[in-house]
Amino acid sequence: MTRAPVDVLLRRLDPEVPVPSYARPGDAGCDLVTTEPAELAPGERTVLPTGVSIALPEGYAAFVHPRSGLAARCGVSLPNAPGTVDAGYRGEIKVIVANLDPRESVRFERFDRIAQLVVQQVENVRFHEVAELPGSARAAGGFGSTGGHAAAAQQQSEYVPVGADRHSDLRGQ
Ligand SMILES: O=c1ccn([C@H]2C[C@H](O)[C@@H](COP(=O)(O)OP(=O)(O)OP(=O)(O)O)O2)c(=O)[nH]1
Ligand SMILES: [Mg+2]
Repeated sequence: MTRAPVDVLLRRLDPEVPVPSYARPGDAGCDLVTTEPAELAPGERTVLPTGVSIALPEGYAAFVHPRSGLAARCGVSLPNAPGTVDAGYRGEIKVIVANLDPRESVRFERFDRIAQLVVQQVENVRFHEVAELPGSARAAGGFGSTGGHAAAAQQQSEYVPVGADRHSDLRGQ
């Protein structure tokens, strides 16, 4: 059963900008374009306008995610990924893009797709300060604690030394 879409008000700040839409049924993200052309040298970053602003319903947030094709082909990344668009934000959605390629510049033309927007329900919490937290199986383990060398290192101290095998967590050792 398909769920009814959530209605979100959108304002176009550029009369020619396309309204973001999902490329395929079931997609999580709809693409955002830049309304300004830009060229990024290797290692450079900039903030690009998308030409749209939205009013999300209360209890929702939108997240600006990278596009995997751009990352794989050109090394384009979003340093703050995923960028958070608060429900109360009425300004233009902007995308912080960085060119992580060490050698090649990357050029964006007007209306190139540079990121994707994922809208999600989010909880608001109330924090209750306590002196001790309830126990758990993981306790304070993190930062590679389930890997071999890192786990051993963590048992001895609270940090992983520089010399520890940095890939042991990838191999699940
Ligand atoms: O990729 C992004 C991230 C944020 N925003 C907008 C919407 C968001 O509601 C607002 C603030 O974002 P955030 O809280 O991440 O930035 P901040 O540095 O904490 O700024 P502020 O002090 O205004 O909250 O900026 C974007 O347009 N694109
Ligand atoms: Mg903030």
